[in-house]
Amino acid sequence: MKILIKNIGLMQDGKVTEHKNIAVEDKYIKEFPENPKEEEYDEIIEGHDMLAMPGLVNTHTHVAMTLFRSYADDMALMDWLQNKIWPAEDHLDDDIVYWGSTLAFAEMIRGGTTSFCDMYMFMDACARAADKAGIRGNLARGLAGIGPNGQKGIDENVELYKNWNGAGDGRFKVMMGPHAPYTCPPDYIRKVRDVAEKYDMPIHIHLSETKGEVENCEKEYHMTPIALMDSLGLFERPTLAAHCVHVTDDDIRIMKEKHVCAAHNPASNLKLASGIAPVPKMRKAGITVGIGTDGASSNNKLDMFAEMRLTALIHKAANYDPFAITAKEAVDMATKDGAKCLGYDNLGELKEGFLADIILVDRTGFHWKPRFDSVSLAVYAGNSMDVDTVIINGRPVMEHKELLTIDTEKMDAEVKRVTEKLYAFTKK
Ligand SMILES: N[C@@H](CCSC[C@H]1O[C@@H](n2cnc3c(=O)[nH]cnc32)[C@H](O)[C@@H]1O)C(=O)O
Ligand SMILES: [Zn+2]
Repeated sequence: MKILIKNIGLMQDGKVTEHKNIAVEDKYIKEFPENPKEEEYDEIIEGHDMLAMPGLVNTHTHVAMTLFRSYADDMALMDWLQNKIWPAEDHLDDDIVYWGSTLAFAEMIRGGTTSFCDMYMFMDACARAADKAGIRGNLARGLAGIGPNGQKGIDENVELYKNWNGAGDGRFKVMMGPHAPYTCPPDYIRKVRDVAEKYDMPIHIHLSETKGEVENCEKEYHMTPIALMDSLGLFERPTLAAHCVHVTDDDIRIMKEKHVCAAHNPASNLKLASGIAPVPKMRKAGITVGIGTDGASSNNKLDMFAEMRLTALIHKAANYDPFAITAKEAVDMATKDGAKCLGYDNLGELKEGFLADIILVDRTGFHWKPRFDSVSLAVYAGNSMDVDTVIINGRPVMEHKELLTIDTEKMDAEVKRVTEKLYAFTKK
């Protein structure tokens, strides 16, 4: 399929050039033609007053947790997990996760997110929902070595790999998802590492999220969570570490040396009172840092515009430095750096030959005036509801704010049904 996006503001390298054209062919950005012949295209999209940005990459999610949105708020991480979320997650099934995931994809695509990176359970259902929605994603089975399901989780992660890695016309990659050091003892991490190596899978893990996690780890193993994972050889695999809020200078050195990428989740870290990650320091050290929302129960949105804005704001105040994270850097983190976290070297920028994940942002709202700098406007003034059209892998999945791949009326009814099923246990 050949698509021409006409007369658009084109965001490249932190700058916007007006009145450009983008030619998409199959799943790639083909060129930026000066005088395109319209008859050569299957579809023409008029870009007047819109801004073309790379699709946003959400580097840390638990998509089906949309169904826990507003169920357990204003709690600290361990209390929230142990007393509210884990007991409720025992009641999930394939059907519930399918519709919870679909709800997440509707919200994500509506808000300009074109890629996600998930760690959860019933991942085949998540993958099927993602395939239907047309979104790009990295999938991992969340693994816990404490409790009875350690080996079962690993087997399911391998199954997921066999069934979905490279599927969906290349939209899906499968990672292994050891949940965290406090749920995965050293022997289990070694086992996960060996299986990941056998199948050449990257790793997605939560690391150094709270002070308590680091303190307990140091008490038990005399090492920080990052040093512990390094000593177990986990970082011999390409690793994406979510949070990294409480990291030492030594941790940062290890991460840089072992090419560990970080997923920064500012809203989740603020809401669970975990702290503020030293993102400017990690970036200065040369670590690739993407941005994520985490699950919708600790955010409670899946809104990468909100997350970009927070990233650009909180580090300025935390460091008394207005340059700590600039608007351009926030966009880079949410696009090309995020794409690197997901293992892509041809995604996250509007460049010839790159994968065609493109969002068109409507700039007619009051909050887009006056228009000195569209990059600044996108980060500080823009919002997810400004997104008008979304193309993923060269295929339109939303046009003029209408989702093309998800029947939202059916979804609403199914979400209502599975929510009742999920929460039946609270009425017993
Ligand atoms: N323990 C599960 C697998 C874990 S899936 C990923 C888990 O991460 C949990 N989770 C979500 N957000 C966070 C976070 O910020 N930190 C730690 N865990 C989280 C989520 O609720 C889910 O239980 C099993 O039965 O095998
Ligand atoms: Zn998480």
